[in-house]
Amino acid sequence: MAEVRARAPGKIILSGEHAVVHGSTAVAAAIDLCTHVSFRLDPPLPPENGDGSVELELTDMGLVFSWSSSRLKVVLGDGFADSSTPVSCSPGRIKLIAALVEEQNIPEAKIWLSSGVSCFLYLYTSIHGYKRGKVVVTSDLPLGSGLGSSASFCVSLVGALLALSDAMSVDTSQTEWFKFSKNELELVNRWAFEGEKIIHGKPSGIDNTVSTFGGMIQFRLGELTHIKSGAPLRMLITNTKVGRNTKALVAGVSERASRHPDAMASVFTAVDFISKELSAIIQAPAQDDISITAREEKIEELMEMNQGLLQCMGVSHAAIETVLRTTLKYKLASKLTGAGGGGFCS
Ligand SMILES: Nc1ncnc2c1ncn2[C@@H]1O[C@H](COP(=O)(O)OP(=O)(O)O)[C@@H](O)[C@H]1O
Ligand SMILES: C[C@@](O)(CCOP(=O)(O)O)CC(=O)O
Ligand SMILES: [Mg+2]
Repeated sequence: MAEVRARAPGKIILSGEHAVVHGSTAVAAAIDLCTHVSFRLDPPLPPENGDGSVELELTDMGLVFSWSSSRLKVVLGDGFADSSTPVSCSPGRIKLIAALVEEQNIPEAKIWLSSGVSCFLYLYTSIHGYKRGKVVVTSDLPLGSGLGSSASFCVSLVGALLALSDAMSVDTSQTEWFKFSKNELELVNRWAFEGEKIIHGKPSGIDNTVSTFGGMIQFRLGELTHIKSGAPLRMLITNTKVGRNTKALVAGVSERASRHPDAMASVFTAVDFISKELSAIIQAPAQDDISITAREEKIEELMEMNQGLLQCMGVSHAAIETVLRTTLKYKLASKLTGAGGGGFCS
């Protein structure tokens, strides 16, 4: 028996959500709230005892899911990916996985968890086949609120699964946190992106990338640039507590872009300029109090402009507008963060 624990952070997007799906630059930073995964891989049972099961426990939700290895094998068949080569889940496989998830009778009030459970089954069976084992998940992050719980779920899950796979050699006897090498992180990121695809439909990859590598990043079309703030940057984040679903919001923006291609292309280009300018300002060294104030004013103005364009994309919400009006009374400009439609503002 071998056991590991992994954790990965959520994020805020300072500029460029949605537009980043359409090729614009975006800026994001990891936050101090994580998803935590523990994974125990059990040795094979003697043949007379059957072949065991794959279990997923979502502790915060009080839910446990279990599939016998033989059932998984009957439904999903023998073809496996190689854990060192991430592959996308085919439409056929996603249907079979969805049927396996449906058998678990997720309570109607928590049906939004189905995509996360499907994502789990895909990643687990792609990396470990039908070997028996148990995964336990807890999260500091509110789910479905724009702080990237889906990506941090994928990254921490993949980190734990890969740590006990042939693709990596992690010494499981050590009790200290183990840091993956750059190549290993890249592999984690690529698998996590495949997981995000199951949850989001068409992710840009920014959330899994910032969750994998941490810190602050500038991101465009899969290209990552690490950035460092020239002065401390403090953000207030507010939860509207209005639930929403990233997949539907991302699809809504794409539909608007296909109805108004030229207008929306201009909106995405404007966001690209805003993100690049924001990134440059964030990185510029601040010399004194006056330049710090000027810098903060520019950052606020750019975030306010980005919010206007997010409204144009159709992803704001009455609750978000209320937060913006309220923070403005205290001279704080803000914008939605993540997919919008509710969720958090920063
Ligand atoms: N800890 C978790 N356990 C199971 N599923 C999760 C977990 N965290 C996220 N998910 C999945 O991700 C979905 C939320 O992702 P999303 O709509 O992208 O919002 P966000 O990423 O901003 O939290 C949930 O509905 C669920 O399917
Ligand atoms: C809207 C988007 O830009 C960010 C979504 O973030 P979240 O899932 O709402 O935390 C989508 C993406 O980039 O994949
Ligand atoms: Mg998400």
